[in-house]
Amino acid sequence: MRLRKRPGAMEVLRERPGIVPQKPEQLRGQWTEDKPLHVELGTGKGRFLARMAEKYPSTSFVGMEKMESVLSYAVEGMEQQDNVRLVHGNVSDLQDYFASGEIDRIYLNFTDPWPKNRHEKRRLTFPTFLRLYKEVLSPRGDIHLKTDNEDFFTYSVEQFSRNGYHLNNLTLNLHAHEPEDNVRTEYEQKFADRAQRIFRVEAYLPE
Ligand SMILES: C[S@@+](CC[C@H](N)C(=O)[O-])C[C@H]1O[C@@H](n2cnc3c(N)ncnc32)[C@H](O)[C@@H]1O
Repeated sequence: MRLRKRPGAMEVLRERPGIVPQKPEQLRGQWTEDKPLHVELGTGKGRFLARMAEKYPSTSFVGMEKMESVLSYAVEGMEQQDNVRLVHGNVSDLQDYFASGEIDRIYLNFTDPWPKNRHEKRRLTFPTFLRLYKEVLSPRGDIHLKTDNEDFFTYSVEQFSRNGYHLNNLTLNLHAHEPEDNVRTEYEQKFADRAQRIFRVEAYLPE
């Protein structure tokens, strides 16, 4: 997401500690007492997370985003709800914020495809990330991935398979028969408006 640095973004984050905890590392292992924990990595402006939190009040949602300017827009578009929070952080530091087995579901929605081979390590389905996810996912946890980028999709499916994940509900055109419970992200809506295909898959670790 290309976005100019937004003056005052950090202040926007600081003004809403109920949504953006000031010391998220201190919540490691304690994000929720009894609700399932679902985390969106690279949450962007937070449309998906806000709608999911509203739709599923019995699930606790956390969105992680590395760019404070982007996150400040997410904060502004979010109502104070006790089941949604945002973390200003990098996915590579995931274990600083989440304990082993703490996350029940990871959402990877339209994460940057990094098409150049020399940038492969930055893709959020590169093996080092898939190993990180194994650490923080609960035994029945899974990853739901959506993208508009066919090459990134093929790459991700391959990496999931090579790294011990099993696949479920793979579709090459999500919007052809869009499930009623599909919640569109900001990017997904943009691509849908241009009639672009959306790819989706679920990945989980066998018990
Ligand atoms: C293309 S946008 C998609 C946003 C949103 N998920 C959607 O579907 O509308 C990807 C977002 O992921 C964030 N991102 C990319 N790599 C990240 C990382 N390593 N850690 C945290 N956020 C990251 C970017 O800053 C950007 O806001």
